[in-house]
Formats: sequence, structure tokens, C-alpha cells
Amino acid sequence: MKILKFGGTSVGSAQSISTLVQLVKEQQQQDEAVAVVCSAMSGVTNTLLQLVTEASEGKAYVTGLKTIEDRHFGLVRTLLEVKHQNVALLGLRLYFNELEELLAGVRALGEASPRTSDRVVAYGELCSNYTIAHVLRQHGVNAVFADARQLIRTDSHHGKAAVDEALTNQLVKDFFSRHADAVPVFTGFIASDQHGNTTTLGRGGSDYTAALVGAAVGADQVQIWTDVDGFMTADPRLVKRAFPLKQLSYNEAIELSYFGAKVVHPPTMLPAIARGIPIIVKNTFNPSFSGTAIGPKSSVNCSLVKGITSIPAISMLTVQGGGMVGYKGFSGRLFSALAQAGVNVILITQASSEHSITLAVSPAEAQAASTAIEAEFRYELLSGRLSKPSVEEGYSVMAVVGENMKQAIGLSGKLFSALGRSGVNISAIAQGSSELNISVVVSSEDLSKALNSVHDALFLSPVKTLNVFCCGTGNIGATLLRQLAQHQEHLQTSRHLRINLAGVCNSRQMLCNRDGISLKNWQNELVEHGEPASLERFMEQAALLNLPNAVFLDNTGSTDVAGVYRELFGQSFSVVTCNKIRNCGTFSDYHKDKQVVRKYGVDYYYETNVGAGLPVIKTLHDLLISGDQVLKIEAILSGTISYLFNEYRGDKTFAAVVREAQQSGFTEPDPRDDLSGLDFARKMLILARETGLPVELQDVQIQPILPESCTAAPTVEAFYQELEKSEPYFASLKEEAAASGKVLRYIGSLEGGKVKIELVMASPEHPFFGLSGSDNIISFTTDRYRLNPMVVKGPGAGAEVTAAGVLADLVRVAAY
Ligand SMILES: NC(=O)c1ccc[n+]([C@@H]2O[C@H](COP(=O)([O-])OP(=O)(O)OC[C@H]3O[C@@H](n4cnc5c(N)ncnc54)[C@H](O)[C@@H]3O)[C@@H](O)[C@H]2O)c1
Ligand SMILES: N[C@@H](CCO)C(=O)O
Ligand code: NA
Repeated sequence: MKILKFGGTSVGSAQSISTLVQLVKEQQQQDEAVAVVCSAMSGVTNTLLQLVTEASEGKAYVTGLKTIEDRHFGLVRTLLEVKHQNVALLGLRLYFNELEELLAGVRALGEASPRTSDRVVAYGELCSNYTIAHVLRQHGVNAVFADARQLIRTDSHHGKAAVDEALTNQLVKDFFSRHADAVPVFTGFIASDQHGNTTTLGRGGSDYTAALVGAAVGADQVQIWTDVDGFMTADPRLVKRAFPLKQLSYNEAIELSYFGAKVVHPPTMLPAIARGIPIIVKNTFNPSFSGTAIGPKSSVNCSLVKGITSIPAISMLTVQGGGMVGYKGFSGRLFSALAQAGVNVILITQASSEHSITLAVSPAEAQAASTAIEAEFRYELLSGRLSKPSVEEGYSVMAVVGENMKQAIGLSGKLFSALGRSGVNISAIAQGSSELNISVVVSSEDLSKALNSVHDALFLSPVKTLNVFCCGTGNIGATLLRQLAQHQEHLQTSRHLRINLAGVCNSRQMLCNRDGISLKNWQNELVEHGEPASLERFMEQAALLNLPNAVFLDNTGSTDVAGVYRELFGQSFSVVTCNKIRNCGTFSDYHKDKQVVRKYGVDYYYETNVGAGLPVIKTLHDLLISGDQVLKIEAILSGTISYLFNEYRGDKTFAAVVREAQQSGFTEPDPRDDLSGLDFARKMLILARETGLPVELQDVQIQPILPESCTAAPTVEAFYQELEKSEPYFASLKEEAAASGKVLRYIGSLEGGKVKIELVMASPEHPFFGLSGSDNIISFTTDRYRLNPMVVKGPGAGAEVTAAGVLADLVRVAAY
């Protein structure tokens, strides 16, 4: 026997009732005995309650009543063939007549008792189940309408009556034996007391009816048909990537519901739970979906954590003082005082120092709680053994629920590091010794961030999201966004990584959007919805979104942008940058940044600062962490100058080749930075610092390759003109090298604490002789690589390779 319970939306329209009929018939085809329990059609109970109030205030109720009547009549006309309609309409008409008389009585009396309210709302269930029984019969199902007022016996506590389960059991069993081959259609929610007065079962009442019926007949299963796919891992309004759970234990379902998952109301399921009857939550609007199965045990095949839920608003009450230490009976008095004041305690924490107890209570009860404590402990307060209880507002509880968590070593470690990394401050922690639930109190502002970061960290299968704020959309930035758009599917499937572009900014415009800016269409979105750029406002908006796993991408060459990293770290942003400026400030800033990064547990990656996409910094780090000693670094690190010396062969002027390099995207935003040697010097400086040398930019000795006049040019255009004028100088340099079979190479070196960059005429035996295009080459001579240095070589400039290097750094942030 299966009990199928349908909620309000599942019986709220012709279409959903047709699904119901289909489902019942499918069960019958499988020779499965079924009973059906239905709620009132969606919205009807509320309307009826409203009509009672209006009638008691002397207002008109006829129109409202007519609306409900029309809705039921309409469904009869849609769902029943003409020949069956009259009987059904007649029955409904009788119900509506009774209802009208009742409301008239309420209006005449000018008041409505809870008893009358119960009588009125009962018509919601009576009408819906009566209609559904008719529809089932027309479809060949031997349905029998069961008015639960004859079967479920309660006390006379109207609004939320207590069920006499023994008597109810007997009445329901008798009903089933009288209707052995039928499909009973039970009105949910309603019952009656021993005097025959209609009563109702309170919140989740129809679930309760289903559980009572199921328990009475020893059903194999109780199915709860509703309008969602089952219990979700988290509230989908707060956590976008929440997904439906396949399986839960009764305890887990109770725990999740306590924290607000409103799929079923487990206290009402107790009769079924007590008999170990499985409860299946299914979606009427997606019937083929498996839904959530709730049973005695938590399945070991599912993830350890079942759900992450929350209570959005709580107040924290702290009681502390020396008087508490070792004072037996203190907490006994505390909690009975709170109980007497009717305060519900949501969460309790006490450190073993016994110096303070923190309680979470509903904000509406905080004042009463505080007053009750002050009254109970007035002498302790007077004598100073206890301080006045403090009440703090603006907090939320996040709870992680799962019965198998107790076997999982490291789970709470993951939980807390996810919170720490997203910059969520934890104000209190409580874990029951059952370990079914770990609760943390966080500031309400951080709740959404906390839920999302923990959801990402604890559910293995779903995708992790990085919330990316991209500053700079020029050569590198635009290429990167294009690459991300191209590879987003690959990142999702192979790395379980989703990039949510939450902000874009360049020197003209900016836009932030929590739900993400299209990686393909960001240009148009920026134009249509963007606002004039301001770095300060971009940062403000990014911080306000308060997103977990937030990464700031710097694809500019701007000093201003480089200047905000430290503030970003402090707000728990990781930073990925191809901009070298920040790492080339003072050594003390460089050093401090690393400390700040460590302090906030964020990432700071800048592989593309040296050699663009080539693995230079990573290689150096690997050498150093494995205990190697760097003796010497020799390198060509200007892609632009490399390109110039490789491509300047006499067919074009030197200036023309520089323009080519700029058009190819090799140069800095200002090409003078490349040709002056500044860009190269910055890279040598960063390399030297990464080896641990406390050097400054002015310590790097640069042998210039440009004549004085070019260096002095005030604008980029003037610079190109000076380059043209200096053509004879560059031609003679080239010819001098060529005359002895050599090539021009601009080579940096780091040795014995000295950093320099020199123009070298390299002979064919020189290891840097055979470069082409924009190639960089870096040779590390170390303790281990003494005779034969380790060499990294390849294109060291250009948008594609650089953007790819930035992308790889971004993926490293996610790999945490
Ligand atoms: N070209 C390469 O091969 C290469 C290699 C490695 C690193 N880099 C670095 O990449 C960075 C960008 O180079 P690019 O060629 O893309 O430059 P670009 O001039 O094409 O683009 C710079 C972008 O930054 C934006 N921008 C500048 N100042 C800004 C500010 N204050 N606020 C917001 N946005 C601002 C601009 O609007 C533009 O979108 C530079 O730091 C460069 O050193 C380049
Ligand atoms: N402008 C740089 C790009 C890499 O940082 C170069 O030419 O090497
Ligand atoms: Na690199």
C-alpha cells in the first residue's frame, strides 16, 4: 500500500489534477494498492480564513466566496465529461450552500471563534477531495471520497488539535476494511473532536493526515507530492547551485526542516517515522524526477553533508562573569528562567573555561530573555559576580547537516577554512555531540557568502565558482575574456570550475553584477548597463556584493590599480595580475604584501610578470622550495627587444619594426617602457626579489640601447620620430655584429647580488644566439643545475600567451 499525498499546487489546476490521475493509474497498473490524501487547492485555505475575518467584521464575503466556487465548478467542467458533471456540481453546490450559511452566521454574530474558523476552512479540503474523487472515478479508478472528520479523532484544541492516535488508527483501519478494493481519497488537514466538531491539524496538517493513514494501514511508502524536486542541499534562493538530495535520514530531514527547509514538516511525519515507513518527496510538475527518499538511515552512498541551512536573523545573548566558574546549577537556573519566560533557545555555546555562555535566540525574544536573566540573577549582578547580559543583533546561524559527518575527519577543517578564505568572521560555533549538525553564527551581511562558499567547499560533485572582477580590457584583458568564454565549458567539465564575471572595469566604464556578466557579450553589457569608470566605486561595489571566492584581475599597466591590492587582500579578494607595477614598488612594500596575503589566506599570483605565459616564477619557486640555491640567472626578458633584434634585418627601418612589435601586442601600453629597458629591469627586479634579494629598482644597472635623443622624447609619436632619425645608429649596431657573424642580444643577469642588463654581441656559440620572434629565454644556474643550467625558453610577449598565463593563474586560485 502506498499513500500519495498531494499539496495545494498539486491539486490547484486542471493540469496538475490530470497528473495526479495519471500517477494513481500508474500505481494501479503495477498492482499497487493506493490511498490518496489531498490538501485544499492552492490559495483556498487563505481565502477562506480571510472571508471568516471579513464576515466577522461585517464586510461583504459573497464575491470572495463566488471566486472559490467558480474555481471548483470550472475544474469540474474542464475535467469531467458532461454526463458526470451534474452529480459533482450538485455535491459541490451543497458544500457552498453550507459555507454561505456559516459565513452569514459569522456576520450576524459579528465574531468568529476558532471553532467556526475550523468549520469554514474545512470546506477547502472537502471541495478539492470531493472533486478529485469524481475525476478519478471517471477515469475508471474505484475512488471513494473519505471525509477525514469521520476518521481522524482529536481533542478540541481548535487550530492545532492533538490527535488521539489509537482511536484514529482503529477508525482508519475500519474504513479500509469496509472499502477493501477502493482507492480512498482522504481530506487532508481536517478532523473532528469527540463531539463531532470539525478540528484542524495545524501547519503541515495534510502531511500529518498522510502519515496517520500510512501508519494505520502499515503502508510501504508515503509519497509527498509537491512543487519542488525534493529537499535541496541549500535554499536555492540563496545558493544558486543548490541541488536536490537523493536520500536523507529522518533525523537529517528533521534537522534541515528545523532550519527552514519547508518541503515537509517532519513533526507531522512522526507516525510514519515511528513505524519506519519510507517517505518519498516528489515533484508533481516533474514526476519522472527521482525526488528525495527519507528513511531510517542516512545512505552511505551519498555525500556526508546533506544540507546547509540557515536562520537569517538571530540575536546573540552573552552571559559572563567570574561568578559562573565552577558554579554548579548556574546553567540550570539560566535555562529554566528562559523557559519560564517562554524564550526558545536556538543555540548554546560555552567554553570549558566556563567564563561565559552565549545563546542565540530569536530577535523578537531577545528582550524578554535578557529581562528574565537579569531577574533570575539580580543578586549575582548586584555583587558583580555576573555582568549584565549583552545582546547583539544582526547575526545569522548557518548550519551544516549530515548524519555521517561524525566519521569524516577534516570536514570541519574544510568548513572553517572555506569561511576564513572568504573573509567570513565566525562569532560562535556549536556542534551537537550527535555531530548531526555543526552550527556557526556569522554576521547577517556575510550569510549568503558563507552559505555559498561552504556549499562549494563541501559538496564534491558540483562546480566551484570563482567570482571574478576584471580590471583592464585592453590587449590582454579582452583576450583573456575571449579565452575564458571559449574554455568555460572545458573548465566546467574538466576542472569543475565556473567563472562568474561579477565585474568589469576599464578606464572608461565599469559594471558589476552579482549574477554575472556574459563572457561573450561583456562589451555590449558594459555599453548598455555600465557607468563611468571609477576605480574607487568599482572596489566599493565589488566589496558590497560580498561574494565568496572573489578574485580581482589586474590587466592594466596602471599604478593606481596596482595601489589597491593590499586593500583587496584585506577584503578577502585574491589577486591575479599581469601588471608588474606593484611588485616593483619599494622592497618593503613587496615584502609587506606577502605578509598581508598570508594573513588573509588569499592568493596572489603574477606569473605573467616575467616571461609572460612562460613558467618562470613557478620554476624559480620550485627550485627554491626544493632547497636549491640560485647561483646565477641569465635571461632575455624583453619580448619586444628580442623581436626587434630578430626581425631588424635591413629591409625595414628600426622604427618600423618597433611599430610592428607594438601592433603585434608585444610592447607595453607605452613602447618607450620596453625600449628604455625599464620593462626588462622590472622583470629582473622581480626575479631577484623572488630569490630573496632585498633590491630596489634603481639597483638594476641598465646599459641603454637607445641614443639619448630617443630616451628624451616627450610623447610616443615624438619617440617614433626620433627612432627614425636614429636609423643610422641602429644600422651600424646591426652591421657591426653581423660583420663578425654575431647577433645583438639584450641580456639580463643576476649574480653575486648584482642585477644588470647589457647589450651583447653574441657569437653562434652563445646559448642565447638562436632565438626567434619575441622569444624569451631564462637560464638558471643553481647548486643542482651547476654545469648544465635549467633553461626555460619560448615566446615571452603577446596577448594570447600572456592571457593564457593569467588564465592558468586564475585556475590555480580555484585549485585551493
Ligand atoms: N603585452 C604583453 O605581451 C604583456 C605580457 C605580460 C604582461 N603584460 C602586462 O599587461 C598589462 C596590460 O597590457 P595591455 O597591452 O593589455 O594594455 P592595454 O593598454 O591594451 O590595456 C590596458 C587596459 O587597462 C585599462 N586601464 C588602464 N588604467 C586603468 C585604471 N586606472 N582603471 C581601470 N582600467 C584601467 C585600460 O582602459 C585598458 O582596458 C600591462 O601591465 C603589461 O605590462 C603585457
Ligand atoms: N612588453 C613586454 C611584454 C611582457 O611583459 C615585453 O615586450 O616583453
Ligand atoms: Na611567466
